[in-house]
Amino acid sequence: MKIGLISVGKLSQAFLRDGVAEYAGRLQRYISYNSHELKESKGGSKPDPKVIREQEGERILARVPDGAYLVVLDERGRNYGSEELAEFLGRHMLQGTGELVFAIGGAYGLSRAVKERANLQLSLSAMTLTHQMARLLLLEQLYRGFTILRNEPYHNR
Ligand SMILES: C[S@@+](CC[C@H](N)C(=O)[O-])C[C@H]1O[C@@H](n2cnc3c(N)ncnc32)[C@H](O)[C@@H]1O
Repeated sequence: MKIGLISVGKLSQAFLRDGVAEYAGRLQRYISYNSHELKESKGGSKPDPKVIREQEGERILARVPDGAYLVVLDERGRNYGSEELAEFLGRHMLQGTGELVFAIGGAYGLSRAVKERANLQLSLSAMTLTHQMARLLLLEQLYRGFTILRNEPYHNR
């Protein structure tokens, strides 16, 4: 199985860039992982959130391979505990999912079309995070998930 991450917007803050690089590196010890950063739409002097979501959504969907299992990150999505996320990852590996793709939206969130394509909407918290923070938290939880599956001490059960 491969894991992909599609995110809208740059990782502009150095402390988050360092954290994302750290956890992406850790994750790659367990699984093939790739990340695509997409340009955010600006929308001019009077940005229309719906138009921006739709433009960004088209770019996200163009990046999702056919047949991939798509998990979109959304504060209103399903809450998983870390062990549940580990089970989810384990299940997909066992059942032979080829590509598990995660998508993180931009400042105005994800379009309806992206949510409709999604196989799962996943929440990291009921609170709204910046897309950059969501990226770091997701990668840490994916890494944690693999350490749980391997019974390694990181999770300290
Ligand atoms: C600044 S947030 C967008 C907030 C937007 N107002 C909305 O309603 O979705 C940018 C992206 O970060 C991700 N995100 C932010 N908070 C999250 C959370 N608590 N759980 C999961 N994803 C989150 C989502 O993918 C979201 O599209």
